[in-house]
Amino acid sequence: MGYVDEVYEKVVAKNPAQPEFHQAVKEFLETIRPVAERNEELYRKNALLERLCEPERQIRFRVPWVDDNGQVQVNAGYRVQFNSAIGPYKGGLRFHPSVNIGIIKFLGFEQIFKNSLTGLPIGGGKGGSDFDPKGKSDREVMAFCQSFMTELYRHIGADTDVPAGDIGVGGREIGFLFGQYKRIRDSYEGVLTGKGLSYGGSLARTEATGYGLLYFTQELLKINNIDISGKTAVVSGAGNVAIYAIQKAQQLGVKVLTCSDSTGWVYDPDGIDVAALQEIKEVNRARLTEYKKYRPNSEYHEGRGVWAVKADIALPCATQNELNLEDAKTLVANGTIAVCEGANMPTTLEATDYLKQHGVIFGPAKAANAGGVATSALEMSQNSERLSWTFEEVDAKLKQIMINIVHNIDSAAKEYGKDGDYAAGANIAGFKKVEQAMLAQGIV
Ligand SMILES: NC(=O)C1=CN([C@@H]2O[C@H](COP(=O)(O)OP(=O)(O)OC[C@H]3O[C@@H](n4cnc5c(N)ncnc54)[C@H](O)[C@@H]3O)[C@@H](O)[C@H]2O)C=CC1
Ligand SMILES: O=C(O)CCC(=O)C(=O)O
Repeated sequence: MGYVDEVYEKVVAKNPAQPEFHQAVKEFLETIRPVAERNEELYRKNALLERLCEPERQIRFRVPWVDDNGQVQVNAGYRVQFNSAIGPYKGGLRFHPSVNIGIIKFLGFEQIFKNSLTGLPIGGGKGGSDFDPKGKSDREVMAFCQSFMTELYRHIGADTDVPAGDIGVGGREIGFLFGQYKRIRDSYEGVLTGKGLSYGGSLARTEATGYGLLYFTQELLKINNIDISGKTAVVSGAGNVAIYAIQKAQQLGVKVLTCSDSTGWVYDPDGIDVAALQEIKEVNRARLTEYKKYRPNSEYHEGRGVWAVKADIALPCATQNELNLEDAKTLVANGTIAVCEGANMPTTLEATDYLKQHGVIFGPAKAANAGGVATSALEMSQNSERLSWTFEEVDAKLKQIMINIVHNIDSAAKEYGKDGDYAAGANIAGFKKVEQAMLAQGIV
């Protein structure tokens, strides 16, 4: 058994019942195997991979709050500070009933390499709660956020750990969290990103993950001699990432046929109407069943099904493991040329292997959705220098970062004899910088 396999076995044994974390570690270790083999003696002596797979700190805390009926509710809060070798911990907060420590660890682990790929000085972390903002009043969401921050504040700071949004955490939640941090700490600092524009947020952060995904996809297709313009796409999700991915896709001449939420999905033969989607999801916080009112020609279906719609490009933008082997077979049978991940780990390991084996260009989440966190780092820079850049300035920097990522992961894959394997390229390129920083900083 090689070093990589030994490390994976230890991770599984030490972290039982955390399948998503195991999956993320396995995917990473498998693809960096050639690097680990080349440096085995050094890595073994320094327990480099073992240290990398063990979070620097894991925090779990109680979040009590009072609902609108006067009933006390209790949720679990988490922050996993995974790796600070190249910068302060950075990564979102997820509020969703499915959240548990294994999910936060998978997200925090992937964040290390994603953040490294941006080329900016940010380490990896992630947090969240099993709280479900859906169906809660604004007052209930505020009560929860204030209680969450009343514990979290002692662990974070502008130079220590800078959380942001993720599933279930958008502008409203970030506002409540920021207000409570400022009140407790009596400090006005860039402790969170994704803030509103009136209190230190960056222009283009809202759009950044979706726009970045499309800049990435455009460049990835370009290096494969394919023009994105004129293509069709299927998108899953109807949240922050999906909405702005669809908007940018349309600006680039791509017709997007679908979107979905946790109960159903929409097929719009004329292309998804972004303004309608924004009103339904961002303004009214309603279900996609509403979409037909805006677009009578569209279809709404219960359950899942976007991957069965024939299109050139597939962009999973909802959640982990939403694209499985059966879906991958359908995509291949439909002649899909590229799958680029807007969500984190949306494609199962089996589906990823199948897509790669069948020649589908695969853009892994760590690289493809790094535009969100990259723009968060740009928000941190603006907060530090107490300036705000224009939308055009931020958007241009975002675009350049995504283009650089494509070329870096392509070169890293080639260097290790894995030409065209962008998942390997992303893991290797992201890992190399973190590895160097960890070795330079001694045994910590
Ligand atoms: N917001 C950001 O800047 C970034 C988000 N991501 C990832 O993108 C994905 C989507 O996040 P956001 O758009 O920010 O969240 P969001 O809360 O704005 O939207 C999530 C969307 O996914 C759908 N969804 C959630 N769970 C689902 C399930 N079990 N089945 C089907 N649909 C489901 C929701 O209905 C919603 O439409 C997540 O994987 C997140 O980790 C990745 C990078 C940055
Ligand atoms: O903007 C950030 O700090 C976090 C974004 C995020 O959670 C992610 O990249 O998955």
